[in-house]
Amino acid sequence: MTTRTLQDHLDGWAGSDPLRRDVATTVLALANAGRSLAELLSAGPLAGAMAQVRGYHTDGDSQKELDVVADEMVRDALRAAPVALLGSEEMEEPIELNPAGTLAVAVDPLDGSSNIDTNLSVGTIFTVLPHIGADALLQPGSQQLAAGFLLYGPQVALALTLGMGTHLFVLDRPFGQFRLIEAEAQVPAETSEYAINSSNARHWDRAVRSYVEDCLTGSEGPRDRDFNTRWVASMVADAYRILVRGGIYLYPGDARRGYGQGRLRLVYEANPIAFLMEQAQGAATDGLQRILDIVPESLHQRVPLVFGSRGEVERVSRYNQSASNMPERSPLFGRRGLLRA
Ligand SMILES: O=P(O)(O)OC[C@H]1O[C@](O)(COP(=O)(O)O)[C@@H](O)[C@@H]1O
Ligand SMILES: [Mg+2]
Ligand SMILES: [Mg+2]
Repeated sequence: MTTRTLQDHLDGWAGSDPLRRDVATTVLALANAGRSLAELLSAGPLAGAMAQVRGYHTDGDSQKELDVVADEMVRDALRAAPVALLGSEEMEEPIELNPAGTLAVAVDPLDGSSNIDTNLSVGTIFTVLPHIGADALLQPGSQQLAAGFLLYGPQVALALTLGMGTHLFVLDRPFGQFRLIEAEAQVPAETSEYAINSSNARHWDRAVRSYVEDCLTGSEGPRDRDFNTRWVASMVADAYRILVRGGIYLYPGDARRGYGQGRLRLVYEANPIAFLMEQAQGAATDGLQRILDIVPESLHQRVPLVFGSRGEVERVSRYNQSASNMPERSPLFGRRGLLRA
């Protein structure tokens, strides 16, 4: 199959508009970094001990060798792009790159770090914002000019939005080019597949517990149909599956120390995913509020995240709004439900 290349797609979208041309150059630079990173990942342990812990972020998250290598690759690729400010999960503070640049970029250079040495999919997430000054990365997600992620799986894929739909590309390795495989990704409004790390069930609040309990009781519960669980522990892989066939992903806040706002970062994880989902007719909230409306207070701020099929995301919001929106629990599962606090 020979279809449109990413370069052609971006050129067609940008035309002679200067800001769009800058966005196109930047997205291409990120795609090139992803191509190199995919090459490195495909060598696995032959490329070195990539899962080795190198250090820790200030909030205690570990930083692995590949996190650092991916961060350097993205930074190097963006040096020639019109990017004035770059923020990264792997850098405490944003750095200035190109003083004449019109754009600000934030990245999660490697999403799914716990999967590095397991030969499962990992990825790179990015957001592109207008450079409006030193606080450019603290604009709400609704201001994003472009966002997306690269997924390093059996296929090297790119999910991209430029604010006019969500497009999926796959790397045509022999040609070194990303090619369009889906011009208008559509997340079905309804789904019977959910993704959450259930090992945290005892720490969840009532709304999340009720939502998952309703899925678990399946055709014998208030949902009247059976649900299926999927959890890759690489958000990009869960997000790609949801873009392809629907589903819901939840990483809520929970009662563990340091997890009150969940695990995901607003600026370079939740915002790009939310933009992609909305542009594919899906939805993304913090359990209640639209992610893209939240004004970030800091680059590494965490946010509870629920995204995917609109009907399910809205159901979670209804449960969070009021307990009266939750269906009656079946006595079969006891007063406190199947998942006990
Ligand atoms: O290990 P947990 O708590 O299930 O968390 C898994 C989640 O954390 C993440 O790995 C966070 O991203 P990083 O790997 O960039 O830190 C998500 O990709 C994934 O969905
Ligand atoms: Mg991540
Ligand atoms: Mg990361």
